[in-house]
Amino acid sequence: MASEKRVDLDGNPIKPITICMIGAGGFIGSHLCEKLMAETPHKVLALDVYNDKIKHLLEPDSLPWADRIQFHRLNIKNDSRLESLIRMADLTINLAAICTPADYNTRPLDTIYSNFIDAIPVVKYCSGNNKRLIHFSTCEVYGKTIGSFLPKDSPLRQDPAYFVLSENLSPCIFGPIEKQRWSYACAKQLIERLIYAEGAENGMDFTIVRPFNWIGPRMDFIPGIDGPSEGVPRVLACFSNNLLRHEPLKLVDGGQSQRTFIYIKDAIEAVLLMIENPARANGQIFNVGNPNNEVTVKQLAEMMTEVYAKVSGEPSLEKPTIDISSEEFYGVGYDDSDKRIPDMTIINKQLGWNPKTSLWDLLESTLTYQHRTYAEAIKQATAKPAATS
Ligand SMILES: NC(=O)c1ccc[n+]([C@@H]2O[C@H](COP(=O)([O-])OP(=O)(O)OC[C@H]3O[C@@H](n4cnc5c(N)ncnc54)[C@H](O)[C@@H]3O)[C@@H](O)[C@H]2O)c1
Ligand SMILES: O=C(O)[C@H]1O[C@H](OP(=O)(O)OP(=O)(O)OC[C@H]2O[C@@H](n3ccc(=O)[nH]c3=O)[C@H](O)[C@@H]2O)[C@H](O)[C@@H](O)[C@@H]1O
Repeated sequence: MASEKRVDLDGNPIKPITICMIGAGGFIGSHLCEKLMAETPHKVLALDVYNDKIKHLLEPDSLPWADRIQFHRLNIKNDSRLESLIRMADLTINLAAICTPADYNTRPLDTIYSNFIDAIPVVKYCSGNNKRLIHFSTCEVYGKTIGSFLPKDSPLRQDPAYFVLSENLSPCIFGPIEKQRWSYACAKQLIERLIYAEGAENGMDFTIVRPFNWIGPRMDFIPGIDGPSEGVPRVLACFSNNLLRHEPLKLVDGGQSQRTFIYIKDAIEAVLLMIENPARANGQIFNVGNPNNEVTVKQLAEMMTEVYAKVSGEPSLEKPTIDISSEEFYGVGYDDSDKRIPDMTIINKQLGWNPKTSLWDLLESTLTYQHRTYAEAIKQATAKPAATS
């Protein structure tokens, strides 16, 4: 555990604080709780409707950090304990959201309420009680790149000015309202603007995080195993599910969209720097991603197939991928971000942070985890009952 000698980036000793973490039971929250328990002296009030992904941190009582983490099962939509928990803490981190694209066009109301309306009290309680807020937004607020509107053969498409996404320069470009995919991005943009305005008009201390496709163990669920059979998680879990079940990976509209993927453990290092260096992080919006790990979704599928064959020892399918239209996969109203490269200038300057892990390495450790965690359960779930004579 952390010694008393931990110092911030300016050489000042770091004082232990209490953090109210909303959405602590999710993918990012579970990794952040793990890091805070293992490497710092901070206390966490962990709020969520679920705690399966942090159970290993809550039980048994003999864990070395048992007195530093407390789980509160609550829904922030309708629980009067929220304000007092925010008041008890020095810092609030809000991770709660509906954040799976399959929901944006099929459950747009829930998406907008979750990402905007439900976050408003959190912002108000922080502002009203002079508490610092780290709010999780998304790289989706950038929407599409300027370059995507240029003619296909335009040489400007190669110019980073037309595609690199920069916190203080890039516009937010969404599709039309009937493309309900953008309900999430638009709600996140509006809550960012509200937080920014609380900072500007009322002096609230805030940091906004824009994650760029953070991936790793415990992300989402495997349909039919620890989530609904018909559920559609984010791409890492979709492709993991296909690989575990020996099915071809489905490439939406041919898998031509591009993403930069970052290992969750690298990204968590950046969040810890924000937590422990408020003077450098307050008032900032930070891209957190890995610009070196860019692939098309098709390339991601090919790499995952190769890595999975290596870690599972099982040969890959002769035809490992299959194309599917976005309408068939996600339904009406889906649309997509074409390309996402984060500008890293601000986070680099303020926090001196850089991602470390290559795409191959992060997929190797993540798919090893997926195989160990799920392969047996999938085998049992898909085993046919023995034929009766
Ligand atoms: N994972 C990524 O790469 C990524 C990328 C961009 C943005 N984000 C943002 O980061 C945040 C966390 O993402 P994640 O990947 O950990 O998602 P997640 O779905 O795993 O975690 C969100 C958690 O919030 C909880 N929650 C939702 N609504 C709640 C409510 N009303 N009351 C209490 N708890 C509630 C959920 O139960 C869940 O455990 C989200 O705001 C998301 O939009 C994540
Ligand atoms: O992770 C992020 O930074 C943000 O982006 C994600 O959005 P997106 O990257 O589009 O979602 P994924 O499900 O990870 O899909 C990535 C790409 O893979 C494609 N895909 C997905 C699943 C699949 O089985 N096949 C497939 O081709 C999608 O169409 C999309 O082009 C989600 O909106 C959020 O979790 C988050 O805000």
